[in-house]
Amino acid sequence: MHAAPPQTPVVVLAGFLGSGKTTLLNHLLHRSGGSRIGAVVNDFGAIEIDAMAVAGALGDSTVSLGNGCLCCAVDASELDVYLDRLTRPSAGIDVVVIEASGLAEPQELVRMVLASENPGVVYGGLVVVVDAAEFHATRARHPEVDRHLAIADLVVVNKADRAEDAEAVLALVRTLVDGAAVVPATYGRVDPEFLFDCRPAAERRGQLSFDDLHDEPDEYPGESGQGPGSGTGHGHAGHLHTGYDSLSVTADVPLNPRRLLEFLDSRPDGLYRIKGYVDLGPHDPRNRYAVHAVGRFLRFYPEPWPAGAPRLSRLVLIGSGIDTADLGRELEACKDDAPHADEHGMWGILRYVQDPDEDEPRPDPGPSAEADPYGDDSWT
Ligand SMILES: Nc1nc2c(ncn2[C@@H]2O[C@H](COP(=O)(O)OP(=O)(O)OP(=O)(O)O)[C@@H](O)[C@H]2O)c(=O)[nH]1
Repeated sequence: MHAAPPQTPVVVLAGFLGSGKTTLLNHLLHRSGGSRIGAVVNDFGAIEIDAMAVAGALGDSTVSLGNGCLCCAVDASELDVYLDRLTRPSAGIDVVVIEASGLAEPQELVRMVLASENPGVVYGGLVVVVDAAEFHATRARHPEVDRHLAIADLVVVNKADRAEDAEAVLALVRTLVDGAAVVPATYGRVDPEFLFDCRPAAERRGQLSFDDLHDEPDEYPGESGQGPGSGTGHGHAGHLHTGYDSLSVTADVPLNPRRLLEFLDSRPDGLYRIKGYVDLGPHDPRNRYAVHAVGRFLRFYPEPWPAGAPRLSRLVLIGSGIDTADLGRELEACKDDAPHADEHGMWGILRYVQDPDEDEPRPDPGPSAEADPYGDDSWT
């Protein structure tokens, strides 16, 4: 079994013209702590300004696509060139954000990222920004907004300050998404942790670090506070609270792969990210399995246990409106100290393991289409 290559999440940021994508991207650039963000923006109409604004914050990490609407003007191989450049280890970039033109069809971009042949690229989710103040009018003019919301992994309901009925818009958006986390925001201020691992510069590109989540220095004076996430017992000073909850779990008893997959397959709406690694005990004593879930996208990456590492499972779950106590209980029920592996117990898990020599995950022996939630041709 090959060790997982270091992978850089690639997030697609979409939303209608003026909804606040660039504002959100700039916010992320300034709030990402020691993490470096590589941005792909495209020049279309006012976008040159965007490119300059983003470039100013990024230095040389920005790649500007100068030929208009990203989804129709850029083919996958061209996007791959940019992704290769931004994800090579020497670039030192922790997350790539592709800001789609306000006119782009986001599912095409998502498909391009999922189809990337670069083993250093991992899909980081589709984030759709909506303008809460204009939501009803935008929907009336562009009914396709419903389609975009239906495939989003995270929806940022922006301009909450301008909307008269922000709560009603939030409630409506929640009826239009399919399992996505929905968070309100003003000036795109969402917690960057929602989108990627924020890590101190010295630890960039290292192993997933759970402690990073909770040990960040308070870099946001005046914006700290105890939000719903504090219900897990961790201090969250420094995070921007937009109603997210998180749960960290450590288990010294192996997890049963079937039960774990049942848990993951039925994960609740709003559970946006899961990261960490699990010990599957006798089902694969040599490897631990890194887990990466964003929205409905799920992958496992087997990697040999580091010499001397304690056999532990460690998971962090992040979402909006999730019941952390309930999730903790469900994960607890996945523990299994049976000494022997059950036959075919790993089948479900292996569906979500990407063979390093193949572009796509292994063929799905079961009925679930979860491995590629965007494979649904009804969007084309
Ligand atoms: N009042 C208010 N204005 C906002 C908010 N977020 C963004 N804006 C403003 O809305 C305008 C559009 O924001 P952008 O971030 O450029 O929007 P965009 O989605 O990148 O726009 P395009 O690139 O044209 O698609 C700017 O003038 C922002 O300052 C917000 O939460 N509240």
